[in-house]
Amino acid sequence: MTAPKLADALATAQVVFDKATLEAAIERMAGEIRPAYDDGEVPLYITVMNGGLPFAAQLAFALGERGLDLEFDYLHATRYRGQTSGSGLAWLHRPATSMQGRKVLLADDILDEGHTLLAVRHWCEDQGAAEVRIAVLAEKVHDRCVEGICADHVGVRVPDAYVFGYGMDYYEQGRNLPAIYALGD
Ligand SMILES: O=P(O)(O)OC[C@H]1O[C@H](OP(=O)(O)OP(=O)(O)O)[C@H](O)[C@@H]1O
Ligand SMILES: Nc1nc2[nH]cnc2c(=O)[nH]1
Repeated sequence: MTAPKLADALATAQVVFDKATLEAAIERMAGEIRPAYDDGEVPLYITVMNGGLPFAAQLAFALGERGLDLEFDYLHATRYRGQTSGSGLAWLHRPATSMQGRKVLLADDILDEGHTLLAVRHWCEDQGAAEVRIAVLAEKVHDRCVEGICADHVGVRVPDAYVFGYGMDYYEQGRNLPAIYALGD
């Protein structure tokens, strides 16, 4: 099946957050996160691929500017698989670095219904992480979020629509758009 065209989606989509607003939100988040690691321990910084990549990179630089070193690794768990609604979670890659006794900082693009980050957090805890902190660029505002998950650090709150850009895909397109868009009707 051919994917719907990004250009068609952009023709009716709304910009919900522009680049400058998102960059400012990430700087603010770094300022909030930095004090959590004042003890000198280097956190294990886990990017949740694919969508988390641009946000995680920018947040990492903002934390580096504030004097925080990070050890990088990544995981890929996907529930949407290039579609606009989620199904069962598939693990495509698990981090190679041991989490035993480590402070883990997860960076992802969006917390929507929460299934992905709930499963990821449980997995990190099962691996022996001493602490798991979650940073997301966007949190979607609705009442369908699963119990027992919330982000410790949130950049922006997005409306209850399918959003794309800034890491988030529209049928695997548009991840490198430097703004967050909401799909039109
Ligand atoms: O809160 P949830 O409803 O579980 O959705 C959030 C997850 O969905 C997206 O990943 P996706 O499955 O699209 O994988 P991708 O990052 O590879 O696009 C996003 O990156 C989050 O990880
Ligand atoms: N691209 C994208 N991925 C998601 N994963 C969960 N919700 C969303 C969303 O609104 N957009």
